[in-house]
This record gives sequence, C-alpha cells and structure tokens, in this order.
Amino acid sequence: MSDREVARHLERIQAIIADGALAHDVESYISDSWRRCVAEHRLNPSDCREPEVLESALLRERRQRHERLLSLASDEMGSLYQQVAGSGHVVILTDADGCVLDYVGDMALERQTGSAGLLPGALWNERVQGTNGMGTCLMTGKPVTVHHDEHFLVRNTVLTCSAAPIYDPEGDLMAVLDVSSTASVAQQHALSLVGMSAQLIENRVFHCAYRDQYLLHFHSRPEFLNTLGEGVLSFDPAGRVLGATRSALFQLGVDARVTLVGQDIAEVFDMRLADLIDEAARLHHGQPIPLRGVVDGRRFFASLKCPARSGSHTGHNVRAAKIRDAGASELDLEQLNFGDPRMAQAIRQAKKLIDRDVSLLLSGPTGVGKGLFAKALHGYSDRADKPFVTVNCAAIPETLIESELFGYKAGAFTGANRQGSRGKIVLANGGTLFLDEIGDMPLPLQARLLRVLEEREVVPLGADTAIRVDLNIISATHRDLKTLVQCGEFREDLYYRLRGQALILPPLRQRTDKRQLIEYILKLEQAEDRVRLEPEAMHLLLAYAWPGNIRELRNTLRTLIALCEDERISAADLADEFHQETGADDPQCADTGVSEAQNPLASAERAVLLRELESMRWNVAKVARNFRVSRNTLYRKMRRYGIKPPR
Ligand SMILES: Nc1ncnc2c1ncn2[C@@H]1O[C@H](COP(=O)(O)OP(=O)(O)OP(=O)(O)O)[C@@H](O)[C@H]1O
Repeated sequence: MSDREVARHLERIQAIIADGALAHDVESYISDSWRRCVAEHRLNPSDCREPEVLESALLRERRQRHERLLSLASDEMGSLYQQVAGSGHVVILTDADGCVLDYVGDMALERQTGSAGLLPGALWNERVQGTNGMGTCLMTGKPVTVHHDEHFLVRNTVLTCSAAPIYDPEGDLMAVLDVSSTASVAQQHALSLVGMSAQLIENRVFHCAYRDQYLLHFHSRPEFLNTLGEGVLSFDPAGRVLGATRSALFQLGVDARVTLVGQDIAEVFDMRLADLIDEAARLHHGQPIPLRGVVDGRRFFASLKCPARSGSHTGHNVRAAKIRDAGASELDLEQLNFGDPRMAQAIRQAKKLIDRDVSLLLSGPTGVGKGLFAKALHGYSDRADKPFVTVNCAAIPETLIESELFGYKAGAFTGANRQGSRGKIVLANGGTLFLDEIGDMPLPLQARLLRVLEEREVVPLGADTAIRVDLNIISATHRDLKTLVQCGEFREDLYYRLRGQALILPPLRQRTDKRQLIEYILKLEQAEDRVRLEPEAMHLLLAYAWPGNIRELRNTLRTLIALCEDERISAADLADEFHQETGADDPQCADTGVSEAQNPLASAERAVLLRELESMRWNVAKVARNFRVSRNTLYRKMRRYGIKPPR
C-alpha cells in the first residue's frame, strides 16, 4: 500500500468505527471486528511488527495434540488445494487459537504469503492479526471472507481469505479451514468450496469419534443418504443419543445438540433401537429404512451402521447393515461399478480372491479410485471388522519408511518415542495392509518387506524377537511395475509376491459408464439435489479426456456446483479446456495433460518445477521436501506437465 492508501485505510476504519451509519460500507462482521480490534485488542492498523510464530517445539506439541484432526483433514486439504490450485492460493488449517497447524501451499505463492505470516506456527487470531479470515471466523463461528482492505492491519491487506469453522462432536469450535491468496486473485467461489470441505472434515471427525457406536444416517429423501446433506446421529447400545452432526440438527429442526443428547432414539424417531437393528438386517442391502420423526411426524429414510463388535451382541450380520460414508470414503464394492465391463471384472475377481490369501495389486492411473477400491474390498472381506491400514510409500520420507512399516523397540534410536512404536504392519495384524504407491518403495526396504510377506513375521528396529502377523495385502501403483523391474528399480521377486493377481482399474475416459458416474457424483457432491447438468454440458464432460480421472471429475463437479447460480450447469459454465478438442480417446494426449500446458499459471509452475529438479539433480525427494509437498504430489505434477528425468 502507498502512504496515501495507508492513510485512507486508517481514515476509513476510524470513520466506520465512529459512525455506525457508515457501517453499511462493509459487512457487519467486518465493522464489528474492527471495533474489537480497537476497543479490546488495542491494535494499531499500521503496526508492522513481524507476525507471532510459535517455536517449533510448541508447534510440534500442538500438532501432536491435533494429530487425529490433521490426518482426517489432510486429504480434504489436498483436494481443496487442487480445486483452487493454479490461481495462487494456500489452504490452511488452524486450531481454535488461530495457530496454523498445517497448510498446502502454492509453490509460486509460498514466498509471498510466507512473508505475510501464513506459516506453520503463525498465530492468526484477531488479538494478534486483527480482522482476518481465520481470526474473524474464530470469533464469529461462521464462514467469512475478508478481502484485502477489509483486513485491519495494513500489512495483511495483500491477502484475501475465505475461512469456515470446523466444530468438534460436542459442538465446540475446534479448527478453521481457510483459503488465502494475494489480493489481486479473484476468489469468488472459494468460500463455498471451503465451507463444503470444512463440513466434510467435521463429518469425518464425528465418524471417527463415534466409530465404536451405532450411527444412524438419515435424510428426508432417500437419494440424499450418503451425501453431505444427510444427518447422522450416534447412540450407545442402550439406544441413548450420544452425538449429532450439524446436518442432523438441521434435518430435525433442533437448535442445540443438548436437546438431543441423552434422549432415547425412540424419542426422536418412531422406532426402538432393537427394531431398527432388525429392520436393517431384514431389508435388502442398501435399501433405506423408512422412519418418522416423533415430534412432527415427518418422514425420513435411514441406514444403520452397527459398531464392529456388535455382531455377536445383536446377532445380525454387520456387513449387511454396513452403509456408505458421506463423501464416498467408504463405498461398498458394488457401488464402484455403474456398468463398465472392466470395472465389473475387477470387482468380480477381487471378490473371489480377497479371502484366499492372494496378494492383489491394483493398477491404474492416478485418481481412478484405487484407494477407494482397496478400502471397499477390505469392507467386503472376512476381515472387515479388523483394521485397514494404509501405508503411502510415496508420501513417507525415505528415512522414516522403515520405522513406519516395521516399528521400533523402545530406545531403538535417538529421538525415538520412549514407548517404541508398533509399526503399520503390526497395526494391520488380523486385517488388511494397503501399500499405496508401492512403486515408490525404496529398493533396500523392498527386500525387508519381501521377507515379512514370505515369513509372515516382523522384527521391529532394535528388537531381536519377531512378531507373527496374519494379514491381507493389497498394493496399488500408477506406475508400470514391470518396467521398473526391467530398469532394476523394483525387485522382481517382490513384484511377483505382490502381484498374486493384478486388477486393472480403467482410466475414466475409457469407462463405458461415464454418464452414470457423472450423475452419481453430481448428487454426491450436493447437499440438496437441485443442480442439474444441461445436455450440452454433459456432452462436453463426456468428451473430455479427464487426465486426473475421478478425482478431477469430483473436483470439477464440486466447483461447478459451488459456482452455480440458477441450479443449472450449462456448457458456458465449463472452463476452456472442456471446449477444446480433448483427444479423449488418445491416451497420449491425456497423459501429458495438454490442457495444462495452455494455462499460463500451469506453465509457470512447470518452469519452476523443472528448474528446481534440474538444480537438485533430479532428486525428487529433495525437491518435494523443499516445496513442502509429498513425493506423491510431486510425481503427479511431473506427470501432469510431462516432465521426465533425463535418461
Ligand atoms: N466410484 C467413486 N465414486 C465417488 N468418488 C470416487 C470414486 N472413485 C474414486 N473417487 C474419488 O476420487 C478421488 C481419488 O480416489 P483414490 O484416491 O481412491 O484414487 P487413486 O487411484 O488411489 O489415486 P492416486 O493414485 O493418485 O492415489 C477420491 O476423492 C475418491 O473419493
């Protein structure tokens, strides 16, 4: 800001604070916040002190405290970032004090925003940073957007922030999800996207908190079960309500959680718990249970999820009552197929082999749903009520993979946890170990993994006795493992050990059930089933090459829904790449991401990446560390931009 602009900024704030009549110039949450900044926080708009940042030990301690939230939010943050990426944004998660716990950054923007204080450990509550997206969202408990000169402190006016609250299962504000960018970048739909992502994270936290309890998913219309709009109630084996999601309160027309918590489920719906359980077992899998609200007799449709341990207690088959999680994170195997013959074959084979001690290798390009498939397969298997443990071989730094997988004994090395660690293989004992991005497993560890698979025992680091394990192994890769074997980058013996049977998931552009999938995901991404695709828009979506597959499809539809103003998505609403010759059937075109190359921001990112990779002599792990992204993400970007290491 120039001196003149600064002076004008100060004058405007003073005028609006002094004269309530002028306050219509800005939203009331902005003028209220400015008042707090002056009267309560005693801040000066031109204060240019460095932002407060916690020391690394304190930040580590906070991150540990919020470990579960961080792991539940990480996918959603990545996904949100992909939707706003390319236009210079960072996605940030803060705790209830406004401390930045995690962020996914736009490489080109990182330096600029870093200087604005958008760093892990930085405090963004209003007391320290004045009016800003995260701090003002924490104060109001509501989603807010704060545009550049709506920030109180001059030094923050370079930013535009959209932030939404995340509430814990007790209804207390636990975190804020925020998208920030430099002010010149338009962010019209960011608030809707942030709001939806925050809601998804909140739902995940709820499910995680009550995973050992009964969960009743319900909506007044059956097709909205398993979408963001469904309500979820958790209750104990006596039928007493323990918790309710925000959508549940909305669906039931209840203002506060306390009204519901402690009530018997039969006081909320016209059915006792025992009858609900019988009904879930009696109905055909996937068929919703019809219910009525006790207070107003409104009709609802529901599905019941029983705690894993309840199988013997209630005497009914838990698998029959298993339902899908909102956001498709726990789809049933059959729900992954909408008629495509290759998907149908993969599902058929997987079902036959999963309980036969055959290792399955899922292959297919990024975003086709390998992770979802593995999880659904575990849910189908005899081990469904045992752990499903994912190891992302590309996302764990090489130095940590060994302890992460095999665990370590107490005091095995300096810096190790005092109690030792069990390692993911032991954690998966009895259940399924999912080795994602197995093609990125470092060679020395491949030998150790092979030994575990052959001998079915693990020796944790620093220990001398082995622990016996019994598990199903599913691995996945987007890389051609056979070629890696030929280049000496992957052990042949491990390849054959993991590939008991290879299951190939087709790229989206080749699926024959694309239309059904698009329609399904359009519903999945809406709280209300209002938004429709016009035929021409559907035609363009069907013709597009989808280099990012279902992940890209979900992100695209989510963005279109958020932007949609009249409940119809027309061809004109689609971005330029959908109107170009897509070469949908030309795999070459899809794999190199031709449309990316025409986007100036994408080509700038490509150039930055290439320069960094060259200067680091193509050490992908190092470059990923420098950019604070996972190797997985970096590989994805390289593939998207057609960047290949020199031979
Ligand atoms: N059938 C489906 N219905 C709804 N969403 C789906 C479906 N299949 C995949 N998705 C969504 O697409 C995204 C990508 O899925 P997933 O992570 O399983 O793909 P992947 O092939 O493992 O990708 P990568 O190789 O990049 O890890 C996720 O958000 C997932 O929820």
